[in-house]
Amino acid sequence: MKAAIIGAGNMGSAIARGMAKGSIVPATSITVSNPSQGKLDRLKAAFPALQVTRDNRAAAKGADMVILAVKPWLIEPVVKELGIEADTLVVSVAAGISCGQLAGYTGNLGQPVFRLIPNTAISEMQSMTLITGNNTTDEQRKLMLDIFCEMGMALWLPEEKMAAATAMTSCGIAYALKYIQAAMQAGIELGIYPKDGMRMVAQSLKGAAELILNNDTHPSIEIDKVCTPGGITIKGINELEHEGFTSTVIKAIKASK
Ligand SMILES: NC(=O)C1=CN([C@@H]2O[C@H](COP(=O)(O)OP(=O)(O)OC[C@H]3O[C@@H](n4cnc5c(N)ncnc54)[C@H](O)[C@@H]3O)[C@@H](O)[C@H]2O)C=CC1
Ligand SMILES: O=C(O)[C@@H]1CCC=N1
Repeated sequence: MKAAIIGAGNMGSAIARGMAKGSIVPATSITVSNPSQGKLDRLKAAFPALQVTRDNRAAAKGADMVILAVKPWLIEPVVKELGIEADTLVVSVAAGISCGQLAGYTGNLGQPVFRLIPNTAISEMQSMTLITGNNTTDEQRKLMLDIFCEMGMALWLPEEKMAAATAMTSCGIAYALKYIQAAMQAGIELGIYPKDGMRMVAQSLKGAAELILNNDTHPSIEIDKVCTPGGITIKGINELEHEGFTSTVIKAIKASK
């Protein structure tokens, strides 16, 4: 299995890093392409077995899977430039570009196309990756799920759910990071050094996620366990509600859709 990643920005580099750490596509069989050399050099320094090039067509030549990780408005010109063969798996991570648009850009009737939305934690093998596709076989879908499950969790979704789920997961990781940043600011005011606070809050968030994922429990049950009646946590929880925390998160996710 040979893979090409076109675009070595935030997402393309994160996928390259995650994939190179994985076992399904060997790092020597992954070629990353980008117009400028600096990002490629940084990738190559971290993962010497990766192949890098500034030539998109050279990257895609002979690849079984071409992952398009350029800005949404560059997907069409890049696909057209590549002249992708009819049996190559075309995988776009561009938010808002539909499977129908992708298939149209390739010009090949019946081209297998996947639309994929990871989040930046894919570099750490901890992505929540959403996958949908058109003209794909069971075998191809299994391959995609195997590759991306190795880099975290991957879920097949009907295409009409992609935008909402993207807001919750791929944009959502930024909201979680924003919480870490905000809690750090509070900690600084209370005398906790930023670096210490960052690790404390990040581990607390990781713990919250593990509680949910490992036990299939519900946040309200876990919150209830923390809130001692008359204790200190409920004071903070109620303050969050007075200030519109729940409503703000709902509005943010709807705004990102
Ligand atoms: N950043 C994120 O968290 C996520 C991004 N995405 C999608 O990933 C795509 C890329 O986004 P980012 O990585 O954030 O952007 P970015 O700007 O960091 O990366 C894009 C890369 O493409 C390169 N590029 C520009 N023209 C090119 C061309 N003609 N051929 C090859 N490479 C070219 C740029 O030099 C840059 O390195 C977008 O379509 C976005 O919707 C999807 C999920 C999450
Ligand atoms: O903000 C964006 O448009 C990209 C797509 C999903 C996450 N980041």
